[in-house]
Amino acid sequence: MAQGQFLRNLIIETPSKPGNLGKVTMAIGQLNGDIGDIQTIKVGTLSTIREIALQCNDQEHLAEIVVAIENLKQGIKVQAVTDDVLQMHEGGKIHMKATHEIRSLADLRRVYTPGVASVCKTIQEDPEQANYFTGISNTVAIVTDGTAILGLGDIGPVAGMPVMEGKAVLFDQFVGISGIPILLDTSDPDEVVETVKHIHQGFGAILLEDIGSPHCFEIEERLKKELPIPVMHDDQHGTAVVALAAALTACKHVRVELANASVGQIGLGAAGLAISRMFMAYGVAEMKGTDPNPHAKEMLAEYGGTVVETMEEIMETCDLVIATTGVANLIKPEMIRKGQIILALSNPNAEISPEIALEAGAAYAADGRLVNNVLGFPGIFRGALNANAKSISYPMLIAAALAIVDSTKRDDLVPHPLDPNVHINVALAVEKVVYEEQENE
Ligand SMILES: NC(=O)c1ccc[n+]([C@@H]2O[C@H](COP(=O)([O-])OP(=O)(O)OC[C@H]3O[C@@H](n4cnc5c(N)ncnc54)[C@H](O)[C@@H]3O)[C@@H](O)[C@H]2O)c1
Ligand SMILES: O=C(O)C[C@H](O)C(=O)O
Ligand SMILES: [Mg+2]
Repeated sequence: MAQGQFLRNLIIETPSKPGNLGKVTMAIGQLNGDIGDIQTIKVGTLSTIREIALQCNDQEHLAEIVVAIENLKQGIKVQAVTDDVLQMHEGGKIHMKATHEIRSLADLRRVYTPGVASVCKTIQEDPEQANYFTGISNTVAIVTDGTAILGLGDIGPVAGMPVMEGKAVLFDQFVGISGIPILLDTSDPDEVVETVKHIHQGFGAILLEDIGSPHCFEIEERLKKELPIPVMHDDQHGTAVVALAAALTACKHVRVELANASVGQIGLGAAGLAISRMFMAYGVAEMKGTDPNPHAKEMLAEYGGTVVETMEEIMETCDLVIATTGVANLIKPEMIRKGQIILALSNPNAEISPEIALEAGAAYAADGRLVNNVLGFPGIFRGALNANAKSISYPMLIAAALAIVDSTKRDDLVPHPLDPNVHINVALAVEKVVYEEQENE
């Protein structure tokens, strides 16, 4: 487990006297525990109970912190350790809700039968009307086969469901799109394509998520060709958009033109190959890449990239290094050169933590929690659906990346994901490109 990735809440009881909370936070800090929110649950005359959100390294680190707090004695006690993350998943994270409440029999007859029949007939006569009288054009299928869930690997679609539900939450909260997870029990490209084709009519667009490489490439390409609605593999293009935005901003800070920078990609799977392709499309003169898998290297060469045999060579020769391998702590501090930009994007644990990379001399460093496709995919789909796009094109993706750059506050690398402006700006930029493309058709 990488540093600071283990989240728990401590329920702490202290005598109701000033200074006790300070003693507890000091004990946590001395052991490098990272404190998040502190909530007071109960203030009594004798004792006060608080809930302290804690990030630590692992179970062992947690146990050390608990012992240190208990050793403060003087009535200070750890009453319980709770798992906030698990609690947040109880019963799932999404729920289909009605847009109209039925309060009377008259409402029932409008919402459902017999009233609904006239709407069915309207759509039968003119299928375009489904855009107005159903939620189809605001609903996106989040399709996974569970073969590359974050960096956890092929853990299956059901184990991956919390990620899919998470993507649906982001769609809903950031851009008002209904996301419906679709879990496939096949990875065979023919079967996946056939299944998605058979269900596509219920959706305005298709988001492919955490489908591993290389089968993700064929699946996406075929679905894009065969479906009349936007299809995007998030781990490829959502990630490439955000990586490009972060790289452009980092280069601006160090006064280097991205096109002239030497850029290296470690890991040429779904994310890595798409990042390499997007950087080359943006104008990066030489895009180096490495991967133990010969087929991945062949693909980079086919796209015009330079294959490098070892990651050490990338670390030695590149100003900007991006890693998407799924391997925690792959980049060692001694490999970092002074002034390098390091984007270690694997989730849930990065190839090197930003703190360690910066300490080792990097000019800028970020991990996959910060440089995350959450900054791209919601706005890309909102823009595409608003403009009734039939597909997602490269100019739409580049416009999304530039909108992220424009939404970034001074000194930051990327915008905060909870800043609603970023999603609105991405949507508007994408929409504009679609309208231009439609005019030129
Ligand atoms: N930050 C984000 O927004 C974001 C988005 C997508 C993916 N990711 C992360 O990127 C990682 C990869 O995702 P993916 O969908 O591309 O998976 P993938 O399985 O398609 O690709 C991983 C690639 O890394 C290669 N690899 C493994 N060990 C390596 C090593 N030691 N050196 C070089 N290459 C190595 C594999 O051979 C494979 O080609 C995951 O951890 C995922 O969480 C992050
Ligand atoms: O889900 C995320 O946090 C980003 C990305 O899609 C990933 O697979 O890591
Ligand atoms: Mg993903």
